[in-house]
Amino acid sequence: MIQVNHLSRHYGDFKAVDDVSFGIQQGEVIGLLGHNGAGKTTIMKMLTGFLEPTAGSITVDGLSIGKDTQAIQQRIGYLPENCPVWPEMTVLDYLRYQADLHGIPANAQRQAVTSAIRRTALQAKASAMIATLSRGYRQRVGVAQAILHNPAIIILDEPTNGLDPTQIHQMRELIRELASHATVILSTHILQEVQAVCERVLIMRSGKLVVDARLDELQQTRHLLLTLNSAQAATYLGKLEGVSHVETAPAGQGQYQYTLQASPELAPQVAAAVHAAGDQLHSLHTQTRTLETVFAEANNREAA
Ligand SMILES: Nc1ncnc2c1ncn2[C@@H]1O[C@H](COP(=O)(O)OP(=O)(O)OP(=O)(O)O)[C@@H](O)[C@H]1O
Repeated sequence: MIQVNHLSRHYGDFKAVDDVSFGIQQGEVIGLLGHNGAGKTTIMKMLTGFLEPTAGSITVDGLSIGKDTQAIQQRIGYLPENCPVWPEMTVLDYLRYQADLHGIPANAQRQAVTSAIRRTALQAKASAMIATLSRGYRQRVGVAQAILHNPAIIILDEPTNGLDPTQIHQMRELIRELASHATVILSTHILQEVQAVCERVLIMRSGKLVVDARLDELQQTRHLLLTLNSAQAATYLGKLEGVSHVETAPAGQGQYQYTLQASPELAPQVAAAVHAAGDQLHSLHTQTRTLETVFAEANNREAA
């Protein structure tokens, strides 16, 4: 449905997004996760056609951003970061105005606004000035604006930013409801957010996509973690039967940590291989990955 190929965005010499590629299937709920400044908003602005890529391509249902931006924007609902809604308007007036901007025909606007208000549970606030609403309600107005034209893709930039715990809970419920009808991409720097509502996570770090994984697969993936005195052990560890992936990171004091994607039953063979290579094994244990460990590893690896 969405295909992003070698996407980059530079500001002068600075690479805010650096050669990022991924595909998204219809109906998926994707969490774009990363620390502040990782490049999430920049990606979302490019996906929605509000920012031109420096390089690379984005296609949605075979249409290309750049050539077919308007047609793509009709398929996308977008809640920008910081939810820019107009405080001096009532919720109803604002949504009617947005319906106009979305190009919804006059005879369909009433139904579109009513439906968006119902789905975001804004009925009690429909006549209220936006300036008088709590942050949670304002965010919902932003979401209502994004779904007015019944888009197949909904892109939400930090939808729970600044909300209190009750409002966060309500927003997550709303996102789940949206996800039952549409493909949803949301950005966040909060791990729990992704765990609560997403099926798949894309982790960004310094403009690069460093992890692209389904959450259920992440939980099932087993790893062997070992610490050695050699930086070169990946060459022989990667050749062991049953080891599908090896990552190396400095562990301090002349030691290196290796993360092997392998079954825990392989531990004796791994230990034997280290011994045969003449390296010193300082620790060896199994680890089940969680989003938390994957996020920490992704950030540590890049920092290293
Ligand atoms: N117009 C701009 N000019 C120069 N640098 C920019 C511009 N917009 C963004 N950047 C930089 O690009 C990097 C990525 O920014 P972006 O807003 O995409 O990150 P983010 O992951 O969404 O962060 P946050 O969670 O803080 O919103 C940051 O270092 C930011 O300072």
